[in-house]
Amino acid sequence: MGPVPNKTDKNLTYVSLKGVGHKYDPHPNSPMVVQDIDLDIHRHEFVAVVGPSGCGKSTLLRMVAGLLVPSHGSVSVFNLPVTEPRDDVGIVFQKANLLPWLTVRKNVLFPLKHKYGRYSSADEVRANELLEMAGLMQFADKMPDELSGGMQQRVGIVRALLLNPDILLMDEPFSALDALTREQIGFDLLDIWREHPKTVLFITHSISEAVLLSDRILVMSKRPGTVMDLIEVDLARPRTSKTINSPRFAELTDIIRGYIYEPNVPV
Ligand SMILES: Nc1ncnc2c1ncn2[C@@H]1O[C@H](COP(=O)(O)OP(=O)(O)OP(=O)(O)O)[C@@H](O)[C@H]1O
Repeated sequence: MGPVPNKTDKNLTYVSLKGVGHKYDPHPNSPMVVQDIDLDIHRHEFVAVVGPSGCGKSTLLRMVAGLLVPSHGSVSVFNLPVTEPRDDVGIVFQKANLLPWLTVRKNVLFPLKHKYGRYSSADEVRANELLEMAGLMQFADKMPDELSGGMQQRVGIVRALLLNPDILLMDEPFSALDALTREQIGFDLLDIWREHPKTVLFITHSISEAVLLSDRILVMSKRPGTVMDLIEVDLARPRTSKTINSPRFAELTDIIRGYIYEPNVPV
């Protein structure tokens, strides 16, 4: 078993947002979507973002990804301003968007082929290792439509991991899945993360998913999304189904629910 990556190195800031704000409409009177966001994410840290629908979670992620330029403040990755998507930052979206005419293995290898025109036998070995770890090896030669939604989403995660990004941005990656599959794939993600430590920014609608997975949780207010709190998740790792039944898990989810559903009541 690899290193346990909850020992984040607070001296190494991989992602930094300073006074970040954004509005899509540049008109001076148009409302801000997100505002005054300050956040440092450290090496191998798993940070989740929760908040009401429309508060700007995806907007935040897109700015870190280099897909959107903030109208205020600065976003940097490895101390460099983000100006465009970077190879060392992987993204997993809500839908895996697999290519239906390629097998699972070829889908996973596709970004390498697309980028470099080819992939090596070492890449194939690594693809197989990751597929094995994600419980997908027996489906490697199947076509995507032969897989369940949960499996397809796992393929999307493996595809992102094959590029070996230092930072993984995940935008509601499990939201299309049923509750049981979602919980299982969350545990699978934690296993993969333990074996291949990454710095993760994870957007979710699910408070319990955020608590189960992350080291810290950024709780956003309703639009314009600001930081309501940054909560330290002091639950031991590895997290298991016992974690979900622990009193502290319930306390943390209650604190966050309080922020989101009764934002004016002090918790
Ligand atoms: N490309 C765009 N152009 C204009 N407005 C946009 C654009 N993308 C998002 N918005 C608006 O910005 C606000 C924040 O959207 P965003 O998707 O970031 O929120 P979210 O918190 O991720 O929402 P949800 O939880 O529902 O997925 C919303 O009001 C949305 O309508």
